Order: sequence, then C-alpha cells, then structure tokens
Amino acid sequence: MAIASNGYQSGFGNEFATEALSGTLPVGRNSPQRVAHGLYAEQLSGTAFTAPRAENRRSWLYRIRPAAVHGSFERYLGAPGMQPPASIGRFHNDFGDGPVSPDQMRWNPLPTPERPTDFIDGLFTMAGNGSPAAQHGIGIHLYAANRDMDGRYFYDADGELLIVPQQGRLHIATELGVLEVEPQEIAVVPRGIRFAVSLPDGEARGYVCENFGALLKLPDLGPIGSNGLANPRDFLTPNAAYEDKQGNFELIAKFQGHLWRASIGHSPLDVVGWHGNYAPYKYDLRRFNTIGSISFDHPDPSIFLVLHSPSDTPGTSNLDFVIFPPRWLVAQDTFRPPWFHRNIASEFMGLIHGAYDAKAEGFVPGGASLHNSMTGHGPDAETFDKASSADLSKPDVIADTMAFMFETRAVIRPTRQAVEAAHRQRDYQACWAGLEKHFTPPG
Ligand SMILES: O=C(O)Cc1cc(O)ccc1O
Ligand SMILES: [Fe+2]
Repeated sequence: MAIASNGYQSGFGNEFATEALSGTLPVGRNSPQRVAHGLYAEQLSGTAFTAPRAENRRSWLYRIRPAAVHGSFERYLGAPGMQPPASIGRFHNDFGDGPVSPDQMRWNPLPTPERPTDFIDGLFTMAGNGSPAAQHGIGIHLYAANRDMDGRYFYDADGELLIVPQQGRLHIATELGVLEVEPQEIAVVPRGIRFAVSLPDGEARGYVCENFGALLKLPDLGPIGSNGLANPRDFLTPNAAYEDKQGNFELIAKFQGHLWRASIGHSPLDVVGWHGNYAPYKYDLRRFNTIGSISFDHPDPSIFLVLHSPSDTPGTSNLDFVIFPPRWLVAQDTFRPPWFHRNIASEFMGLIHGAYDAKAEGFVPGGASLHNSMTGHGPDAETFDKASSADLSKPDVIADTMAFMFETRAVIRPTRQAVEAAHRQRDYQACWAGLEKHFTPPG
C-alpha cells in the first residue's frame, strides 16, 4: 500500500515546515539532545554549506531510522531480460566520447514493456552531456512502466530528476511526502531524496531529465515585470507523510552514472516531520502564463522558459526547460510557426499532448526529437506551405497541445541504444525534402 498524500504547501524554494505527527519539529534548534517521539535528526544538504544564502538549500529530517541504516551496495543492471548486450543496463550516463552524428533524429514512443516493469527498470537513457563527476550536464531518459515499485526505493546521487509524465498518473512517495502527478504536470525530486513510484492507472510513460548541474530555479523576469511565466505560488511541495514498515526491501542508488542495489530492512520513507528549503515539488504546466508577440515576428523560445539550471556563464544555461503550451497567434506580416533555424544550444524535444505547431506529422505524443548544435531544422514542408499562405487577418489559436524542450549549452550525445532503437524514425529527414526551390529573381 502506497503512502497516502497529506496535501501540499505552496511556493518555490520557501523555508517549509511540516509534520505528520504534531510536536515532531524541534522549536528554536535543529538537533536537540533528544528528538520528540524517539526520532533521529538528519540534515540533507543540496548545495555547499557555504553557498550564498539565496542559493543555499538544505532540509532537516526527523525520522524513524537514519539514512545510514542499510546493507552494502552491489552493481545493479536492471531486471533480468532488460539489459542490452553491453551490460551497462538501460539507465545510465554512458554518453560515449567518440564521434557523434549531427543528424536530426526523431523517435516514436518507448514501447510498453512486455513483462512487469517498474519505474526504475522502465527507464531508458536516450542521450545526455556532461557527467555526474563533472557536476554539469544532463541525462535524458524515457520511461515506460506497468508495475508499482513494491518494496523497492530509489535515490539519484547524480542529479535532480525533472519528471515529465506523458501517459498515466504517477504516485511518487518521497521521504519528504507524496507528489501525485498527471500528464501536463511535472515533478522535481532533488538529488539524493529517496522515493518509490506507483502507478494509479496501472501503466505510465514519460520523460525524465536528470540535471547534474546547478539546481533548477525560476528565471528572472526582466522587463516582463513581477508576474508571469511560471508563478512561484503554483509550485507545490508535499506535507510530511511517512510509513513505518519492516521487510526485506531493496534500496537502488544511482551513483556516478550507474545503478547500485543494497538490501534494507525497513522503508526509508520514514520521515515524520521536516523543515527546510531542499524538497521535492510539482507544477501544473497548464498554469503557465504564456507571453508572446502581439505585433510581429515569432519570439525566441526563451519566452516559454519554465525552469532553468544556470551554468557558470551568465545567460547560458546548463538546462532550460521550455514548454510550448496552448496560445493565440496574432502576429501580423509574420510566418507564425517556429522559423527555420540553427542554434548554438542543443535541443531535445518531447510531446506530452496533442500536436506541435512546427510539425504537421510524425512528432507524436510520447515521441522525441533531437536537434544538436548548429544542425538545421524547423517547420516541416507541410507546415511551411500552410503557414506561408495562412490568412493573417484572423488570430490562430493553438489549442490542445503541450510540447516541451530540454535545451542545453553542450552537445547532446544520443546513446547507442537510442541510435539503434527500433522506435527510432530513420526517415525523419524526409519531412524537409518537400521544401522546393521557389527562388524567382526578377527578369
Ligand atoms: O526547434 C523547435 O521546434 C523548438 C523551437 C521553437 C521555437 O518556437 C523557436 C525555436 C526553437 O528551437
Ligand atoms: Fe529548434
């Protein structure tokens, strides 16, 4: 039985305080000689102790047993039958260091698993850059699962996890409380926090971005002003909820790019109360206040930025999480869909719902595309033809859609299993083949 949700607190990066049993949190100190109810106090830090106050993230957990209590770790390659031949498992950060193709690439959704597969075994690494060791870059994964994590708990020491469900709800029971998310919502589980995922709909699939760099934050708004894009009060962090359970359980860790397993005799989701600003959260993408052009020209997609992980270079992100939500298009004398372009940044896209306005066909919900640094891309031939002769005297509404992009400063290296996958669309480039020469010089 999964832990029931105990509701949420609202705000982004607040100093939260929550207890599932009253009187749990110590008053006026963090680590009293004896904690109430016979609990242990434990600090979990998500930034350096000495990080500037505005960036500093840590929480104090009051729990039944400290996190140190478990058996020793051994390598874990995934459930039997799931490993690819190289025996590195399907979920890893081996992005390779040899030649990487600049091809545009696109994939159909990850197939539903043939055997019972939980969220962790259902993860399939598509691409990435940087590394957990370097503390910058991202891992990009798809998941397809049809079984609850039962007696099994996971944490990722390599990065925070941005989870983007595409089909099926997720019940994410974490040490700090429960996140219930459905498609068009996202969940963020910070580095190190233990959790178990169950599937209220029996099946689920979606995307995960693993952020090895600086923690995701809300962007500055500059001239937009003090409101807009993703508003802080729409972010929800769970109230404390715990289970007091003994058994022969498993703790899976992701550490330096690979999975490890240890036995654990109790549920690590045993935090009765906590306070601090390092905590999981969720956000409903349908709450995004979309801003765009009301005069002419299609703006850069940075106007759709939800969250970003900055790098050491100002304005140049380790990760930008951008969405393409429903919106009105009113720009005059303008080619309204995304333009043709080549970018310094690299782009991995997914589609949560509906259709994407740059692609008439082939980019399907649950699918993915990759356009690397300086690789040309843009609207397919059918979209170009339609938009070039559209009636601009009327606004267009783009309804029933939710696409997103993981954009990153470094080249995104697709994994071997992604390049060789049966679900890769090997004919993707054909979508631009119909763009004929129209050049007609005068005379
Ligand atoms: O390639 C894409 O479809 C993503 C994208 C959308 C947009 O509106 C402008 C630039 C961009 O890279
Ligand atoms: Fe693009």
